[in-house]
Amino acid sequence: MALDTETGIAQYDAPEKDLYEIGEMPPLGYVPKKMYAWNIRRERHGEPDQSFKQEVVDTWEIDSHEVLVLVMAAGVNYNGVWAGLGKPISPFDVHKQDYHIAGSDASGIVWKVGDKVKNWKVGDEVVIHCNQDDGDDEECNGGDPMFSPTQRIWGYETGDGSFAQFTRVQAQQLMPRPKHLTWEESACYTLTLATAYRMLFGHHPHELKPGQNVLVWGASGGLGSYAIQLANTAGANAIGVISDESKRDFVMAQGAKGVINRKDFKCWGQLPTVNTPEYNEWLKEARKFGKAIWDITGKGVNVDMVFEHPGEATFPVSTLIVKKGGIVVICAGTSGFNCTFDVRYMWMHQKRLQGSHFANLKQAASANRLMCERRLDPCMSEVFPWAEIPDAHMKMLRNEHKPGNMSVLVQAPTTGLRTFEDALAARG
Ligand SMILES: C/C=C/C(=O)SCCNC(=O)CCNC(=O)[C@H](O)C(C)(C)COP(=O)(O)OP(=O)(O)OC[C@H]1O[C@@H](n2cnc3c(N)ncnc32)[C@H](O)[C@@H]1OP(=O)(O)O
Ligand SMILES: NC(=O)C1=CN([C@@H]2O[C@H](COP(=O)(O)OP(=O)(O)OC[C@H]3O[C@@H](n4cnc5c(N)ncnc54)[C@H](OP(=O)(O)O)[C@@H]3O)[C@@H](O)[C@H]2O)C=CC1
Repeated sequence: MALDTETGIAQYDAPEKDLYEIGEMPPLGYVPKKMYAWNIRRERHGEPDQSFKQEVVDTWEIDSHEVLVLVMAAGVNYNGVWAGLGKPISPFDVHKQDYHIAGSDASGIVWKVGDKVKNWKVGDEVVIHCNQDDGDDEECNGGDPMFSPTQRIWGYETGDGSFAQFTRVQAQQLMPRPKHLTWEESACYTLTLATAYRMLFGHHPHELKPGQNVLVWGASGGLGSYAIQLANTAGANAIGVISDESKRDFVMAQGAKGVINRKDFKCWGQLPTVNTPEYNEWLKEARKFGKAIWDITGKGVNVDMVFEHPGEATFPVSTLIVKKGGIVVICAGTSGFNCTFDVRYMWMHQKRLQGSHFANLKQAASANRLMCERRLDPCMSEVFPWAEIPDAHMKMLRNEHKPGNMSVLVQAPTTGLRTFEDALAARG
């Protein structure tokens, strides 16, 4: 075998078959005709325990710039919940495939490469970022690929995600896997970490700077747990928000300067009409929340940035309490999309509102390097077996999941394994 095709993986015995059981390993680089997948179908749209069903489907063919990856573990994200619900949009209206395989995070092994793929070879251990584009427009060539008309999220706006034995990705989606982490730890972080990275550092001139203060909603959640850690890498102060005291220690342990429990306040939901008694009541309560921030930052010190994703429930407060000239960066509307705010504070205090969506490769790769250099904790909360993929999503939908990011095992036969050889040995 030529040196440049050397996989570094010792030969092992495995039969060539058309379908393998979950955790059963085909010969390296051998692609079975069929694979197991958790499929969403249009007629099943609803909560994850209804919309996700295990089926056997054809294994993907790949194009010249694509890569087939054997999925060792997959990450659980909110977009799996949205895809299952079919809300606010159905993924079938985007990709037109008959079934949708969700899953926008994975760790795995390169199993087959298209003939134009130069940077990856069979046997490479990788993590996958979820941004795809066609690569040939002006935003992809001198602009920002996140503004490309062809920009799409793998496993949400494409139907070939990671809740299957094999997934099909563009070669540019692959990044080196942190070797110190297990398969499941490596699978849990890329989507939320890269999104948080762009939100905090991707919107010039409002990159979070040393000494600045940022308010982080959902600080124990997927996005929030990395936002707190990333703020620390920049020398900034993060103030985390939680809804349950059981999460306080976790958020402080990620490096927050302070933590506020949103259940202690009553200013959530859409803004009441300005200058009504209800508005005055809301303002009093919102200022009480603002003072709770001052208790952490110092009297009169408002935050430079708000890290927003709950949306409708928190947006009026976010836009009120951010400082003059500060920025609210928002990437979601988990609690609702009808965000309201008192525009007087926006213009008089010259605040900015910035939408943010996932990350380009440079941002995802920078975030991944921090993980590879052990400067971030993956904060994996729980690992589920393959059979419990719908249950993990149900927990997320109900906001009953533990702090951090969840993972599921796919081809990794058990937890705690750090290499392909470990996985082969664990087959027994
Ligand atoms: C990494 C992880 C990320 C996440 O988890 S994010 C959370 C999960 N994701 C979501 O929730 C996705 C949310 N996405 C959406 O809800 C929708 O995705 C949008 C609301 C963002 C956009 O939807 P719509 O309006 O249907 O798409 P249009 O492409 O903007 O427009 C469709 C039609 O409107 C026409 N149009 C667009 N701009 C104009 C204009 N300025 N004047 C007149 N017409 C316009 C187009 O041409 C087209 O029409 P024609 O369908 O007939 O071709
Ligand atoms: N555009 C993009 O690129 C991306 C968008 N997203 C979106 O961001 C959202 C959050 O994702 P993720 O962090 O992974 O999810 P998680 O569920 O892990 O964390 C979200 C946190 O938000 C808090 N929260 C929930 N409801 C409310 C509410 N009504 N008011 C205030 N806080 C609330 C909860 O914390 P607590 O109850 O303790 O306050 C929860 O832990 C999802 O909608 C997801 O689709 C995610 C990644 C990328």
